[in-house]
Amino acid sequence: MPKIAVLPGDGIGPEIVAEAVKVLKTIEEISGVHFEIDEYLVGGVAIDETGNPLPAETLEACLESDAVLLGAVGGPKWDDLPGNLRPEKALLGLRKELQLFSNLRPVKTYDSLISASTLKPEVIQGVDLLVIRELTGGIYFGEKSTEITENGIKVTDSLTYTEKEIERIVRLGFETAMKRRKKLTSVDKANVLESSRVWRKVVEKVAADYPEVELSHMLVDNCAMQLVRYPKQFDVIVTENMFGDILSDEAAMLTGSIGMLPSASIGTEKVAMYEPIHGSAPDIAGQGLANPLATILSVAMMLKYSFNLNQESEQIEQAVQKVLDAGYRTKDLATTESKIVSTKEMGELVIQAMKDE
Ligand SMILES: NC(=O)c1ccc[n+]([C@@H]2O[C@H](COP(=O)([O-])OP(=O)(O)OC[C@H]3O[C@@H](n4cnc5c(N)ncnc54)[C@H](O)[C@@H]3O)[C@@H](O)[C@H]2O)c1
Ligand SMILES: CC(C)[C@H](C(=O)O)[C@@H](O)C(=O)O
Ligand SMILES: [Mg+2]
Repeated sequence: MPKIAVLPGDGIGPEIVAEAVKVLKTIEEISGVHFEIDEYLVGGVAIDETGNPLPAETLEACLESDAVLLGAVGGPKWDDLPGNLRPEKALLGLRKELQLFSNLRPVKTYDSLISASTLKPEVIQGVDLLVIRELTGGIYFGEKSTEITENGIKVTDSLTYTEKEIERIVRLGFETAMKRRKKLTSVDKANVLESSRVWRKVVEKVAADYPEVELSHMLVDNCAMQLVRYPKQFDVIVTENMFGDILSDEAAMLTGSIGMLPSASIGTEKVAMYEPIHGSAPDIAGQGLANPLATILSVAMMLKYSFNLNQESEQIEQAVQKVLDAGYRTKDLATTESKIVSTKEMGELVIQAMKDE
C-alpha cells in the first residue's frame, strides 16, 4: 500500500491539510486505491513539542514514504530563533535529505477567476506556464558566516552551484518543455553573477540535445516584469533556487491568489514532496479563511507524479474548476458576485463535486 507522510505544520497548515487529506480519502472511496496515511510533526509545532523543527521520527517516516504532503511552516512565534533552529530549516532539511532537486510550480489561470485578478483579462486569460525551480542548491544552501569587524557585523550568504547540479535541472527543463509547447525560458542574472554565467553555458550545452525546443535566456529582473506584462509568452521557465521562489509568488497572482498554486518537489529518490507554494499565513490562521485549493491541487499533482493515477488527478482538477465555475470562493478570491465560503466549506464543495462527476 502506498505510504503518504502528512506534515500539517504551522499557521493555516493544519486547516488546509485537513481538507486535502479528505480529498485523498475521497479518492480512496471512489477509486478503491488505498493509501497508508500518517501524520508527523514539522516546523514550529515540532519545535514546541520536541525542540527540533525536523524531528528524526519525521525525517525517517518521510524517507520511508512514497510521498509527503506538507502544509506550511513558520510564524512569528519562532521568528527570533537563530536561522538553523527556525521552522523553515525543517523545510530546507527535508528538501536536502530527500534530494528533491526540482520543484514544479504550475501556473494556470481559471476563466472563472479572471475577475478576481487585479490584472487585465486579456493579459491573464489562458495563461498556462510552469516554473521549474532548482531546490537543493544556490544561496539557500551555500556557506554562511557572521563575524564582528571594525565596521560592525560582516555577514555572508554564498551562492554555489556545481555544473552537475545545473545540468540536471536544466535537462529537466528541456525534457518538460518537449512534453508541452516546446518553449523554454532560462532565467538568470548573467550580467552580474558568475554562477549565472556558468548556468547559461550549461543551458547552451544541454540545448544541443533538444533542437526542437525554442530556447531563450532572460534576466531575472526583466522576467519579473514580463510575467505581469505578457505572461502568455512563457511555457516552461527554468531557474535557480531563490529566483524561482520569488518569481513563483509573483506568478501566483496571475491566478488571482497565492492560495491557488500547488507544487511538486521531485528528486533522485522515489519519495517526492507536495506542498502549496504559500506559507503559514499567520495573519489569517485559525479563522477558516485560508484557501485550501493549492493544497488540494498539490494532492492532484501527487496522484499524477507519484502514483500514476492520472484519471484521479484530473478528477480533482475538474472538481476544483466546477466549484469555482459555480461561483464559490474563499475570501482571498472573493469579488462582489462571489459566494464566500470557509476553508472547510471549500473542501466539502470539492469533495461533493468529485462524487458528482
Ligand atoms: N512552504 C512553506 O512552509 C512556507 C512558504 C512561504 C513562507 N513560509 C513561512 O510562512 C510565514 C509567513 O510568511 P509570509 O506571510 O511571508 O507568506 P505567506 O505565503 O504565509 O502569506 C502571504 C500572504 O498571502 C496570504 N495567503 C497565503 N496563503 C494563503 C491561502 N492559502 N489562502 C488565503 N490567503 C493566503 C496570507 O494571508 C498573507 O497575507 C513565514 O514564517 C514564512 O517563513 C513558509
Ligand atoms: C519558507 C521558505 C524556506 C520557502 C522557500 O523559500 O523555499 C518558501 O518560501 C517556499 O516557497 O517554499
Ligand atoms: Mg516561497
